[in-house]
Amino acid sequence: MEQIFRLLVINPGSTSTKIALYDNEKSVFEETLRHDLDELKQFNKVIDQYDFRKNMILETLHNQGINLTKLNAVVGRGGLLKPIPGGTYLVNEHMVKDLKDARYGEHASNLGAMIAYEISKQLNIAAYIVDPVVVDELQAIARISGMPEIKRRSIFHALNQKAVARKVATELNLTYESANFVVCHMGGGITVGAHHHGKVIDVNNGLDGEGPFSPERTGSLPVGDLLSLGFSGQFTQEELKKKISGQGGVVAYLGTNSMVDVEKMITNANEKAKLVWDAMIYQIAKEIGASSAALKGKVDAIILTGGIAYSKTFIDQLVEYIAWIAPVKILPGENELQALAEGGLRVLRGHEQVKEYALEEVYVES
Ligand SMILES: Nc1ncnc2c1ncn2[C@@H]1O[C@H](COP(=O)(O)OP(=O)(O)O)[C@@H](O)[C@H]1O
Ligand SMILES: CCCC(=O)OP(=O)(O)O
Repeated sequence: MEQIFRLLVINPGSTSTKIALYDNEKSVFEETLRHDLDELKQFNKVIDQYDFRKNMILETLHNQGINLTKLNAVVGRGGLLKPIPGGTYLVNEHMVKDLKDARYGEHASNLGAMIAYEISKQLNIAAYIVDPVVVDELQAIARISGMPEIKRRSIFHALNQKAVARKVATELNLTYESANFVVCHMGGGITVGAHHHGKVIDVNNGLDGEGPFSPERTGSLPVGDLLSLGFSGQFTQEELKKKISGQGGVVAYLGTNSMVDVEKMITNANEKAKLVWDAMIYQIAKEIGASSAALKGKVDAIILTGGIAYSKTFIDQLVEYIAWIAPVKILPGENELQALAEGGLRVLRGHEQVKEYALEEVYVES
């Protein structure tokens, strides 16, 4: 008889915490806990949200009568770690330390591994992360920023981008490893990846001011003006960072990070909302064009995914700009919970070797 592995899956995003319970590949319970701006405003740093999000998860599971002692593993979404290859990683003290210290930056996904680790320790089982946001497969030329002191970094929705790309490859009778895709994930952050033969050879850094603006991030900015603002004395570095990631983009213009709300504002003839909506679509289209060029125009499909892809109006407008490049596939939402569960299962079944995370060595230049 087939062994049933029961997994708790935890996916903290910038605007939500998604949780699920899996019996092997089957989701037996799923819940999206949405966090609006006011709710998160009380927390200065992402790490400060730890207890708030963990308690919400435990309370939800408790209310559902879910018995945690039956779990075989907990799988969390991986956050900002050192750049690493894709795969399933065991959560260990080194990883938790890097996340706790926010050594590589702050993002809600940092909490995935940490919460998974705490729950798993109490149950004496393993915690894993799968394809964290720092999966790095950039080609050498994509790392060059134009300023030797600054290297471009790969920070994106790796988990969902790879999951949807594999799905579309199968649908097109291709393999992920032989196909070329432009994948555009539109969530709290927006990332557009150039997938070449199974590797994401270029992608905008979804956290640090690259690419299109998003519900809560500025994306690329005119750098001279940003410098002037930085030295104007109006903002501390911390405040400016928040204006770029967390309080930038749509929320800065319209006071909401919800594109559902923005769509309602437009229905109510709000002209500013319409301008911001149109501008966001325009910037995304330009980024898709750039990724298509990175693939030398050889694009098997453009894949639009993430929460915003649920909006037909948004998608119809975006497709008008990009339909000439390649066939467009719409996969609204994300497959992240399923992808996390599958990554955990591959390891539990011994189909994949679990990877160990080690602290980055510190090189001292002589
Ligand atoms: N039906 C919809 N129409 C338009 N926007 C939507 C819809 N559903 C979700 N969104 C928007 O998608 C964004 C969140 O996407 P999601 O992928 O869930 O985010 P994250 O994982 O980054 O927290 C929010 O701006 C939300 O308002
Ligand atoms: C850090 C890149 C991934 C990302 O932006 O996730 P969210 O959209 O969930 O914030």
